[in-house]
Amino acid sequence: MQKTGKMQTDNCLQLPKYAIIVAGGKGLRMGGEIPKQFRPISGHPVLMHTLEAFYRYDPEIRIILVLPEEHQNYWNDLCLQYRFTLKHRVVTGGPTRFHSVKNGLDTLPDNGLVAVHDGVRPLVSEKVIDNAFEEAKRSGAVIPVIEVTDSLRELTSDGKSKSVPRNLYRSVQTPQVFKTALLKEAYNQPFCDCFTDDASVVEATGKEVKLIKGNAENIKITTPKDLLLAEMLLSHV
Ligand SMILES: Nc1ccn([C@@H]2O[C@H](COP(=O)(O)OP(=O)(O)OP(=O)(O)O)[C@@H](O)[C@H]2O)c(=O)n1
Ligand SMILES: C[C@](O)(CO)[C@H](O)COP(=O)(O)O
Repeated sequence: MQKTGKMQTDNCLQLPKYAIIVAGGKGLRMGGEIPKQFRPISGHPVLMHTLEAFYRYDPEIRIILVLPEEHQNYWNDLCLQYRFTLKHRVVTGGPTRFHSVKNGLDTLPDNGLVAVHDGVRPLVSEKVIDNAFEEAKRSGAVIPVIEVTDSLRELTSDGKSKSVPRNLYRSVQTPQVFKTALLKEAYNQPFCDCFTDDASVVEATGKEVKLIKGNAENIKITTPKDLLLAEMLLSHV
């Protein structure tokens, strides 16, 4: 079979591409019996939409899916039920997102590029995934961000608040893409509560992170209203 231009270029550079899809959380803010990553939207569980987005971008990408130990049989049953056959390797999650990413990273070789993506962001665009991998080849550490549309206020120590210039802030998304060796080194640090994403782990080692434009629909399904919004957005793509 003839390969596409992009796949040929990547193969020439011998940079294998991996995606760690983190879905090891409990979904406490969403509530309900089944964690949000397994809940159906637009006819399929959230996670299947997310994995499909990465395969649409590149059918040769290697996917590591991080899941809670207690839901791995449930996921296998869902795959049978929905005849979901996209290739992926399951790894067991940890107590926080940091530990789940680290468990995924521990299974990867040092060469190549790795995207870390929240399983509960099924609406990531192919263009953002592509831009993030391309930029990571150059700069080594890339995150997608979008402008803030609300006004912002900072809570001050005197119990009051003050307006801050929103043009100085960005809202951060995933996939966050890195040279694998760089990310593995960063994840060797001890855990800190201040690590809210992969960029904050990398920055703590003194490395710079490059920003690229994200896509506004790429919401993180966090609360019940996000499920409704994601369902609506998925029916329009
Ligand atoms: N121990 C954890 C915690 C979170 N995640 C994943 O990280 C992503 C972003 O986390 P969040 O939206 O906070 O998910 P939960 O931790 O499940 O939600 P909550 O904080 O409401 O319990 C999710 O795909 C989630 O499954 C993970 O892999 N392992
Ligand atoms: C990684 C992330 O989605 C970037 O916005 C976000 O930091 C995850 O936060 P959460 O508290 O784990 O949902």
